This record gives sequence, structure tokens and C-alpha cells, in this order.
Amino acid sequence: MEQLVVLKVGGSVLERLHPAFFAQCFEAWRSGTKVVIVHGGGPAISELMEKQGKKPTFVKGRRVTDDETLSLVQMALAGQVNKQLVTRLIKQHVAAIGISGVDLELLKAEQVEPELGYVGRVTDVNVDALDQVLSQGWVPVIASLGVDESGQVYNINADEAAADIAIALGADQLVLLSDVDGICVDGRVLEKVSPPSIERYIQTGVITGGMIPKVRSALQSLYKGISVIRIVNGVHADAFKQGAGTCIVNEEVIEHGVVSNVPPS
Ligand SMILES: Nc1ncnc2c1ncn2[C@@H]1O[C@H](COP(=O)(O)OP(=O)(O)O)[C@@H](O)[C@H]1O
Ligand SMILES: CC(=O)N[C@@H](CCC(=O)OP(=O)(O)O)C(=O)O
Repeated sequence: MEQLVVLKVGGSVLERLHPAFFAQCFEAWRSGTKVVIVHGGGPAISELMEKQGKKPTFVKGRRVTDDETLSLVQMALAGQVNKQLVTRLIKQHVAAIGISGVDLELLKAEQVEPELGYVGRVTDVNVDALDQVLSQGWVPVIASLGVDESGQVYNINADEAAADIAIALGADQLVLLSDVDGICVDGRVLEKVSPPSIERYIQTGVITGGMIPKVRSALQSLYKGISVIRIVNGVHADAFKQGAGTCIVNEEVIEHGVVSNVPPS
């Protein structure tokens, strides 16, 4: 049966994505798998902010987004990063089309909470529009922005956007590519992890920062029936391999399966 895979490329790994990522996107796409790419770009946004003399502030992994920051978010995500990814895919002969969640109201959004400013959560995914893009044989490359009824644009965490898209499309797989080998606990990468342990790791400060929205999005996807969810390192060639990274699973399984040792920082 035709497979549908949602790949989320984290800003942390964008500049260092292994060439195998593009080759494997091509292979998957050529063999008939529907591929949807969602990307972030946290470091690119922060760099633009710093150039403007603005200090990035995060609350539980989400960027506080005022009016001026929102403009920079749009420039970085929908402009710079989106086109950078699309051009690399096109060089690899993948029919990639760069869009943002604003286009065709792909991601309808609402404000999360006033203190975060223009940070949104997805309320609806335009599945028809995505289906049409996919039925053309194209690979959508989606910047994590959303829009509400009034035309207000929102900054959406890209892990959340990827999970919402995967859930709405009923994807077979959600792969979150980042710059770490998976979820690290005590200097080791977990092979598998289940919801109660994830909550515990968040409470005890083992999972922090940008890893929080990542695991929360993974949990949502798990609860909504996505059967394969992995957090992998996009710097390495084997990110696509079965068993790479940390798999988020439903049953309480042993979490101390070690897939690699993390070098001391
Ligand atoms: N327990 C953990 N295991 C692995 N990474 C973690 C953990 N807790 C926090 N992190 C941090 O989360 C980062 C990944 O989140 P983020 O920087 O937002 O990545 P991305 O841009 O790929 O979404 C890692 O680089 C790491 O610094
Ligand atoms: C609300 C919020 O925090 N949005 C993110 C959007 C980009 C993103 O998610 O990028 P990564 O994949 O690199 O984390 C931000 O402003 O950084």
C-alpha cells in the first residue's frame, strides 16, 4: 500500500543535513511514497533577531513573538529556510514545492496564550489542499506558520505543525530530524520511550528546551494513531534506517536500550 511519511527538519540540523537525507527523500518519492516535509528554523530566526538587536526569549521551548519578531519569523522560515531546503531537494531531482501554513490556509491557527504574543496552535489542517499537492506527485515543503480567519499570521512550533499535519493526513510515519541522536538520559540515547517516562523526564528536567515541544508532539501523534514516530539525528547518514534514534512507543517498554553513547559535551 502507498505509504505517507512526514519528515520534520529541525532548524538545528538544517545546515548540517547529511546528503543521504536528500538522496533518501528522492528514493522514497521515486518509489511512490508520499513525502511531506515540515521545517523549523529556530537558529535562523534568532540570528535575524540578534541582527536587529532583539534578544530571543523562549517559554517552554516556544519563542515569545511580538509584532516585529513575527516579521522576522516569516522572513526566516517562509523565505530563507524554505527556499534553501527546496533548492537542495530540486538539485536532487525531487519535485519539491515550498509553501507555508499560510498558503491555501494550510494551517488554520489560534493564539496559544497572550503572554507568548503571536504564537499559534493549529486548529485545522487543509487536508484537501495537501492531497491535491501530493496527487500531483509533488513534495510539499512546509514552513511552520499559520493563519486565522482575520488573516493574522502565527508562529507555530515546527514539531507541533509536523505532528498536526501527520495526524490530519493519517501518516504512516513521523520522523523528527534534529541534531541529537535521540532522547538522551544519563548520557545515553534511548532506543524506545513510552508516555509515562516522557512525562517523568520533563518533570525531572532531563528533557528540556526544544526537546519539550518535540516529545509533546510525538505523544500527540502516538495518541492519534501514528504507528511509527522517531526522533533521529539528521547529521548522520542512517537517520532513515529502521531503528535509528529514539522510537516513541505506546507500551511501557524498557527504556534503557542503548543505541549509542553520547560523547561528553
Ligand atoms: N533529554 C534530551 N535529549 C536530547 N536532547 C535534548 C534533551 N533535552 C534537551 N535537549 C535539547 O533539545 C535540542 C533539540 O531541540 P531543538 O534545538 O529545538 O531542535 P530542532 O531545531 O531540531 O527542533 C537538542 O539539541 C538538545 O540540546
Ligand atoms: C512558537 C515557536 O517557538 N516557533 C518556532 C518556529 C521554528 C521552529 O520550530 O524551529 P525548530 O524546528 O528549529 O525548533 C521558533 O520561533 O523558533
